[in-house]
Amino acid sequence: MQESKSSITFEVTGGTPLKGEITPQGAKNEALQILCAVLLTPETVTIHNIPNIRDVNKLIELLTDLGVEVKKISADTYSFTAKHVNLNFLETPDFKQKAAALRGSIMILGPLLARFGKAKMPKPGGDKIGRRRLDTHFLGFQRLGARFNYDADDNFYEIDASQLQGCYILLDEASVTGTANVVMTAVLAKGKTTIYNAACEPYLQQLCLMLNRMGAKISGVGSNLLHIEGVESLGGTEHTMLPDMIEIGSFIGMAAMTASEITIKNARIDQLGLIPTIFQRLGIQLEFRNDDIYIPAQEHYEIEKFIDGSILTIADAPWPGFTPDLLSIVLVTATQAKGTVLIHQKMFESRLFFVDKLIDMGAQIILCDPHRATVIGLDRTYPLRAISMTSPDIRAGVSLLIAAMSANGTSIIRNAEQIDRGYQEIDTRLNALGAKIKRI
Ligand SMILES: CC(=O)N[C@H]1[C@@H](OP(=O)(O)OP(=O)(O)OC[C@H]2O[C@@H](n3ccc(=O)[nH]c3=O)[C@H](O)[C@@H]2O)O[C@H](CO)[C@@H](O)[C@@H]1O
Ligand SMILES: C=C(OP(=O)(O)O)C(=O)O
Repeated sequence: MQESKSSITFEVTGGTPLKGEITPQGAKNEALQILCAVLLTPETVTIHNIPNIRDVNKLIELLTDLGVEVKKISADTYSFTAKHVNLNFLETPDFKQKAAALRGSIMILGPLLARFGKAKMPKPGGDKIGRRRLDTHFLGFQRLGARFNYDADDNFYEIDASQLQGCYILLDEASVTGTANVVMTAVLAKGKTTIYNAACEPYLQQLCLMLNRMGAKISGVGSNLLHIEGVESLGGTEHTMLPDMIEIGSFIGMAAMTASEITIKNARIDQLGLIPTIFQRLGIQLEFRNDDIYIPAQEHYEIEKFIDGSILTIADAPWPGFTPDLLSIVLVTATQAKGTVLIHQKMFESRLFFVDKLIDMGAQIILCDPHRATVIGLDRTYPLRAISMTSPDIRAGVSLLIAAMSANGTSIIRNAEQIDRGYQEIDTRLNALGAKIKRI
């Protein structure tokens, strides 16, 4: 398992291009949903391509504490049998501390409610990137017949239901983890549930496909309108995680910024949505070779304009729009492009503040307001300067790592455990391509 030291620092010596092949890890956000779904059945679920990252390891530990029998079959394959689930663990201080340590733990609620009629959770953790409300989750549970109680003093959410009844639910917003929670509850509710305004990221498509293999009856997978016919019980299955699309996007941006020649292996290009297109709009050349993405070493890349000649805007939106988790990476990549781009982070209000570090490094960025930043690319007229900085969140962390790898000199990135939350052994894997990252 990835080391869990409380304060990890990366010392990054920049200026050397990378060369070679890299295989993306299994998808973090898919893994968090899929792992919670094992609680829906007493039978064994075997999962392949599980990323060895902090958030996933923490969730596996939480499942073990809940009484799930966890067997490690190989480096990235585990089996999970939730035959004897110990709900008393939910009452312990240990649960409160562990469940609050990551965002993904919120998705144990739906399966526990569906199978055992009750569940509770402290306010979950995850990135501090602005308000992260949970209304969609609880409004959905309530529509299905659950009672909801929030203890504001203790920051504890509780739900219970004697009977879950399928119904029509128009979700408050297309929340990723919210949709996963409501789907995992509705599969075992009585009768039919229709969920409109459902999120439909590949993470959710994978979850629904796995639930169907377990015996659930979900149709409309991949759209924002899901029809679910409740079943009595679910059985075991096998599942393989998709490659992590956010890691793939991060590698594309990294290759461009460091003028590196990289091949990203087995990228499941068919599942990447707009991700390749957005990087191409920054002027980055991509070649699709079967299922690999080849990125040639590019000294210059030029940001496109809109057809009417106006400045390109890149904004996030629920799937199939562009994922908010790659906007920080697009932003840092644009700092060495030729041209100008407006980055508009619509979903989160505190995710762009890390640009002050890029500005310290010499990047030309105007933070217009908490949601928008204009980047005026340097076109490599001069490299970024190495500095000492602290990573505020997982994606800003990787963006700072990319900036440091392109900079002249040696940078320090403190709080690099943020990066370890979502990127498997990133130092070892990038050093194998020629990067100079020391974990200290
Ligand atoms: C563990 C996990 O899977 N985390 C992902 C999940 O978080 P998570 O499921 O927590 O995020 P949500 O989809 O609930 O919402 C994220 C933010 O976007 C806002 N919002 C959401 C939907 C919408 O239509 N309009 C809107 O403005 C919400 O109010 C919230 O502030 O989805 C986010 C949005 O893709 C990603 O950044 C996170 O990496
Ligand atoms: C915001 C993210 O993660 P989380 O929801 O787990 O905090 C992310 O993966 O970019």
